[in-house]
Amino acid sequence: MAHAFAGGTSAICRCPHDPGRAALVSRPRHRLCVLASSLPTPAIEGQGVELSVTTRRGRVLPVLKDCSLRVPPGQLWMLLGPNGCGKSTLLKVLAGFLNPSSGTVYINRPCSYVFQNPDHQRPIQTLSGGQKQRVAIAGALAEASKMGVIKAVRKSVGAGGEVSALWVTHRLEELRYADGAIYMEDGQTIIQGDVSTISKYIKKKQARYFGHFEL
Ligand SMILES: Nc1ncnc2c1ncn2[C@@H]1O[C@H](COP(=O)(O)OP(=O)(O)OP(=O)(O)O)[C@@H](O)[C@H]1O
Repeated sequence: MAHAFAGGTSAICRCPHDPGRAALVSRPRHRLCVLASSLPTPAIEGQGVELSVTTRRGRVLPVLKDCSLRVPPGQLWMLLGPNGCGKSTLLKVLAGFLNPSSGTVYINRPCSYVFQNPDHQRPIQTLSGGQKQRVAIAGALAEASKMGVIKAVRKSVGAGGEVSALWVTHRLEELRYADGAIYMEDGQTIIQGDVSTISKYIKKKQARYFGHFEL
């Protein structure tokens, strides 16, 4: 079963890792979204994803310079990195909300995206009274326990291998719920691997950073 919603000029080709899978590949400045796979692995994959935006003054700003990642099915992976390194933008590209300037994206459908700011998530005026009430309760629960939310995601991911998730966070303590993690810096994915490796990598970087200051 494949779902694709691409427009513009994209090329259908074979996944380089797995010739049995079809994918859409972007060409610079052409629209890409997509994916579809008849085979179970991976759930989410990006290769050489780049995205530039043009500012109001006409300056071309590279936001994603070279991002590659691979999330196996039925797993919860976390995406970490300093403020402004491009985590949210990469997620939007993976979810099909933004079109990369180049690179390839593979996602097993269906795919959903939870915005950091819930105001961006739902056209609230279209919900019924009962639905609004449920949203309010969910919001209250989420506020009451941020760790409760990650635990709930962990539970649904572990429930049968059909759900996979990529979770953006700044909180190293959340890594204990993850199957693996990806670290980004300055628009690039720097390292991807098991939680202990990535955690050590980040802590080493932080230690080096704070070592510059005499505290
Ligand atoms: N449409 C846009 N126009 C101009 N700059 C943009 C645009 N979209 C993203 N950026 C810039 O790209 C960079 C990456 O933004 P992004 O929100 O993806 O970072 P992030 O890693 O999610 O940050 P944070 O952890 O602070 O939420 C930022 O410097 C941001 O200002």
